Amino acid sequence: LTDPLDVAAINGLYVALGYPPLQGWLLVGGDPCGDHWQGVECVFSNVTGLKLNGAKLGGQLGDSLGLFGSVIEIDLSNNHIGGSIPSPLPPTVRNVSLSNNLFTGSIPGGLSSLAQLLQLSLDNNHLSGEMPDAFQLLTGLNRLDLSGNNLSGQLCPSLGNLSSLSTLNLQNNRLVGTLNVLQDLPLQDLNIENNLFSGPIPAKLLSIPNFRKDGNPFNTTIIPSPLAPAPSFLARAPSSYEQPWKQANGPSSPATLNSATPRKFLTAKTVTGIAVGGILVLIVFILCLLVRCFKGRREKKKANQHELNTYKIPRESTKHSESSLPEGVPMEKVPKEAVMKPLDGYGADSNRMVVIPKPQKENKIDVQSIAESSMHKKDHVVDMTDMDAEFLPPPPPPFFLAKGTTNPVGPTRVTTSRCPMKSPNPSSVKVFTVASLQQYTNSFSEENFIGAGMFGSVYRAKLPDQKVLAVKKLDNTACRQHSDEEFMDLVYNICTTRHANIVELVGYCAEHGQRLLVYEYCRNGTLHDALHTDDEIHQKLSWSVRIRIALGAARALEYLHEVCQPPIVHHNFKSANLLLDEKLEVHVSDCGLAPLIMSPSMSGHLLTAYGSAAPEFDSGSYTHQSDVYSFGVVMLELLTGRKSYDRSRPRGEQYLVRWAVPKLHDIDALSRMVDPSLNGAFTMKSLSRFADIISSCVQREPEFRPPISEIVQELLQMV
Ligand SMILES: Nc1ncnc2c1ncn2[C@@H]1O[C@H](COP(=O)(O)OP(=O)(O)OP(=O)(O)O)[C@@H](O)[C@H]1O
Repeated sequence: LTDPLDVAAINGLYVALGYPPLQGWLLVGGDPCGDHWQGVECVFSNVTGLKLNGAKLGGQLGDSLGLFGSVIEIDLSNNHIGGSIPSPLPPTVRNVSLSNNLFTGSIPGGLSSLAQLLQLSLDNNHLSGEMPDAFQLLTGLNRLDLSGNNLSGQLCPSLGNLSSLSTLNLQNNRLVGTLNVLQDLPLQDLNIENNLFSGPIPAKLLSIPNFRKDGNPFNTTIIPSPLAPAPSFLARAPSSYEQPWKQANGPSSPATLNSATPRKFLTAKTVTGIAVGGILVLIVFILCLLVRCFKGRREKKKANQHELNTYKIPRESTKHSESSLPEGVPMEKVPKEAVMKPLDGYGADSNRMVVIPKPQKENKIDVQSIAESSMHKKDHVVDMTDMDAEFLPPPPPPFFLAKGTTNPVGPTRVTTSRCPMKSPNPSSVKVFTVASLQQYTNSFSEENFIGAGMFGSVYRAKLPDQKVLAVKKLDNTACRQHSDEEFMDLVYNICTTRHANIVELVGYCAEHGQRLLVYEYCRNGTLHDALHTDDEIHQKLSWSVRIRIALGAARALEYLHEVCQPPIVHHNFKSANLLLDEKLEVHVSDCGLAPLIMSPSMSGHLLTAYGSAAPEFDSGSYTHQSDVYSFGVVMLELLTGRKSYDRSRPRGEQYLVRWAVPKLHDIDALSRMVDPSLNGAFTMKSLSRFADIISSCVQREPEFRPPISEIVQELLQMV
């Protein structure tokens, strides 16, 4: 039988992971070694390895890992595990790989006790903060990978103790300072690309066989020291993305770091060189201005001839009108009348209601106060990077202001008297037992596992009448934070938000400490997957389908923001929360789950919304205008086919908003960044209007963003 301490440790881990479908694994007891639990390696009765690479795990690691007495290898890479990296890890561990997950927080100082550690890979997570000075005893460590995080600060002194280190990957972080501490290490591979390191580079490092150092502001205004003349490659021009960092870092920016260097090293020759260079740059700049003015005038004239007054924003270039699409490119026919199928209004379809026992709850539910309490909960502070900190999108396009005459209550809008919040008989939900859901999901089997998110795992459930539903099994972390009563409040809150474009809550289960939410099932998965991973559905996303999806999503937000009383803020609006049914109609998921998101242990997970979150997220403020920003990001994904944040792209292109927004006002650049899979099948006018909506949504100042009902009106006019 497996060592009881190891069993306790593995049970604890299973709970923290949200008990995903792993063969053999149990929440309590069991014999991991004897029964060959999936991914568990043993020597006799001791667990020595946990190897679950790419096993679709979500949840967190919890705090039981330190209980393992003999674990040598932990490989949990390529999953969706979030939360912080636990400390302590098993003291016996030699190889740890947690790469490509969603870990947040800082690198734990408890690493210092892992004296047997040989390899540590924490790359491609959302780790932040400074490195702990905890490497003193790790003299056996030969590979350390911390790349692709948001680590900041200087290299800690104890890195110098890693006397066996041959591979060090630190690329794609925000580390500053010099590399001096690395110079005596036996490194064979060193990658420090895309950080904020400043020079000079110690000469010894230049002899490392594989040394990659691009994308650091080594040059800036460093003045070569007479003792250590700067190598010639340091004279390269700073790349475009280095400039904002320098400003953002203020006094600690590399330029300032070196400002203490005595001026006497500026020789007369250097001064003359700088002066001549400066004059040349000035001449080139003036020439560019003249050319631009001339070009601008010509294009304005041309634009008038082409009656481009339909474009609501003056573009830098308008030479690509609709007629300028390449010949032979099929144009999608956009009928004058709306292509949307009429929606069934905002209220729930009363025929769709199931016979539903009211959840056992003694108090009468005051829906209004529930919603109010969830809305007024103090906003959390999220540890985000300074995404967009230095980014200022162009000024708002004028059309929302110019539309003063637009009736905010459009033709498809229903009166607030149909708002379900005010319905005398709030919607009901079905109560499921654990046993029935177990039966419908085939014991939450792997073949019914759909995916995992920050609250737990989602499974396909087939009811006896063949109806398919989606069951969201809330994991322990999500449950622990809330009492039974709060959970019931949440259920009521969700079930009273009913709209054709919001995923419907069919029922729930709260039994034996387990909590599950049962939703209608959306056959075509998420918009995120449709755009970025599922080629078959991607091909079906024609331009008009994309406009329809944007409209559906906007209508859902309009309902939450402007129809429900009090208004509801989604808090986690992103393409992964837009589900598509068999007709590719959009259904927004996770509506009403904001109280779960706002619990302290979950706030870090919001980083999964990386690239979709409004800048004010950084300061802990989140309003309906932040939802509008995220909506703009979804529209950008629809337009470009790119992810909101894509680590695999070159650094300047990783944040979609940063990369795309400056291009939205230039018709040439705009038509170049359209999703190539559309094969040009859209009209330039439609594309331009789509771009206008996006730029109004992703403005840095929340108060400049339009109310979502105006966006609905704009999109309605486009379909
Ligand atoms: N009603 C549903 N119908 C079909 N698939 C669903 C449904 N709800 C969720 N899914 C699938 O389950 C996966 C996990 O969903 P979940 O809402 O738990 O997480 P997420 O939205 O991906 O992430 P996060 O929790 O960070 O918002 C989704 O990616 C989606 O593919």
